[in-house]
Amino acid sequence: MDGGGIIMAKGPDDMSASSSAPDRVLPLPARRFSDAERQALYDIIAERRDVRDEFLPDPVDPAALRRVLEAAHLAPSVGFMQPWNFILIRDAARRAAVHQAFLRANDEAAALFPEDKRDTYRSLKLEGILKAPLNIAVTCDRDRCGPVVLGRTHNAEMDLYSTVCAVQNLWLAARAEGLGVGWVSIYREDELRAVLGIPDRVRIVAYLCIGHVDRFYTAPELALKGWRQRLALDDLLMEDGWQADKAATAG
Ligand SMILES: Cc1cc2c(cc1C)N(C[C@H](O)[C@H](O)[C@H](O)COP(=O)(O)O)c1[nH]c(=O)[nH]c(=O)c1N2
Repeated sequence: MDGGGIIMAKGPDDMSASSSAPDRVLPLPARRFSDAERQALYDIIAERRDVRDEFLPDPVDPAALRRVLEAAHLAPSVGFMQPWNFILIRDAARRAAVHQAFLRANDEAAALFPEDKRDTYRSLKLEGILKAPLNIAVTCDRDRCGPVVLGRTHNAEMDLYSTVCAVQNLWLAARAEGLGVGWVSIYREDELRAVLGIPDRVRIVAYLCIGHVDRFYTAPELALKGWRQRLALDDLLMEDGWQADKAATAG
């Protein structure tokens, strides 16, 4: 990538690009997106789904995977820390070990739901670890920039939130490529860390199953299967401060 639209000017009359340290850095005029381009973005956001069971066995197209990972890597991050790594897991034995960790945690999770919800919980497919041809662990290296990071001093979790931004970019780009992504969070992190050889300072932010699909649900599977419905946006909007009455109705 080049300077990303940055004009590096040596002085008020010199607008030529320069590789030396700039005196001033100016943004370029904002690019306008057409109605169709804008709509495509909103469609991708609306039609992104968490995919668990629709994965086709075909290997993920390497060029599409690269574009998706590039999109993830363009995410914002606190202090431009870019704390993420993307661990691509194709090996069947490694995925089988992750799946075992899922099964153990899923039993623990199921036991915590009240009896009337437990059967429904058990009926839900909550991962595609073995069915998807590729799994990706997205990690956050908390030490990447040393102990003091611009923007993280008073809010220590900002590097984790930054990594989530990368996950969302990945998820949306994958949808644009016709790739399904499912996020699995039912595991004990230490078990996964051991399976993947991840050091203690590095957090596993997301474990993703990814693969080509030829169908997507039109709404969240959890909604279609009666687990929980989407809240009304208007019930979540607050003006100028916390509104306790609104919080009470959101459920
Ligand atoms: C942080 C996090 C963690 C998980 C999820 C999501 C996120 C953001 N989701 C997917 C989740 O159920 C899904 O996003 C919602 O139900 C909404 O559906 P769509 O993503 O819109 O299809 C998810 N799904 C699942 O089947 N097993 C899981 O362990 C998880 N874990």
